[in-house]
Amino acid sequence: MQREVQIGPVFLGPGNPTRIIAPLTGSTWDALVDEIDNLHGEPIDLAEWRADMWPDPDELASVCSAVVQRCTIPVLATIRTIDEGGRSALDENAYAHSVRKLAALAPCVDVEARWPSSAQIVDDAHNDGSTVIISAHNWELTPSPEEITRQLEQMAALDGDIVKVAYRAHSHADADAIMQAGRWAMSHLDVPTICIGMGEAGVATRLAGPEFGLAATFATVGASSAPGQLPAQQVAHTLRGHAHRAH
Ligand SMILES: O=C1C[C@@](O)(C(=O)O)C[C@@H](O)[C@@H]1O
Repeated sequence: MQREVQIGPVFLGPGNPTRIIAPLTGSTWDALVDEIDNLHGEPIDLAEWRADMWPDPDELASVCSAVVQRCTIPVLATIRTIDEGGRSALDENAYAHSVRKLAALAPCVDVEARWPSSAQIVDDAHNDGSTVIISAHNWELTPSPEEITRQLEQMAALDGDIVKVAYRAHSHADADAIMQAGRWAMSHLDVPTICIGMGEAGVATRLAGPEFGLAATFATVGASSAPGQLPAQQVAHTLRGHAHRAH
C-alpha cells in the first residue's frame, strides 16, 4: 500500500488527485521571473525548477533560493543530467554536492537513480529536510512490462518518497504498458509513482489519473521540458473529468 507524501501544503499519492507540475526552464533571471509570474491563476500544484537549464552551476544555490521565494507554490528542484536528457554535465560528486545544496533550500528535489551513490544522495537530501523524487528516463524506448516493474522496484528500494519513470513511447502498446505499471505499483510499492510516456504516443499516460498510480503529471504553462507535455489548463480539465467520473 502506498503512503501519502507531503510537499509543503500539497499532498500526493493515495486519496489525492493527480497533481500538476509546471516546469520552469529559463536560463536568465528575467526569463524565470516571467515564467514564475505566469503561473498565477493556472491550475498548477507544484513548479519544477530545471536547475540544469541555468548556465552557471556555481549559482545554483542563490538562484534556487530566489525561485523558492518568488513561487507561491512548492518548488521541486531538478538537476537533469545529459545522460538522462537534460543539460547538466556535472560528475557524480559535483551532482551530489549540488543536489545537497538544493535540498537545503527547496521542499522537494529530484535524484537520478542511476548514480552508484544515489541512496546516499537521497539520505543526505532527507537530512536536509527535502522530499525526494527518485527518477529514471529512457529517451529511446519503453522497456518491456517486466523490465518496467523491475526498475520501479529497484528505484523504490532507494528509499525516496516518490518514484518517477519517463520512457519514450512509440505506440499505444508502450503507453498501455506504462499505465499498467502505474496501476501495478499501487498495490506492490509503498511509495507513490509517476509513470510517464514521452512523445505523442505517450500523451494518454500524462492524463491517466490517480487510478493508474499517477501521483503527478508534468504540464506546461509556457515552455515545455519534454516531448508530449500538454498545456496545464487542458490537463486540469481532463483530470477533473476523470475525478467526476470516478465518483
Ligand atoms: O522527469 C521529468 C518528467 C519529464 O521528463 C516529462 O516527460 O514530463 C519532464 C522533466 O522536466 C521532469 O524532470
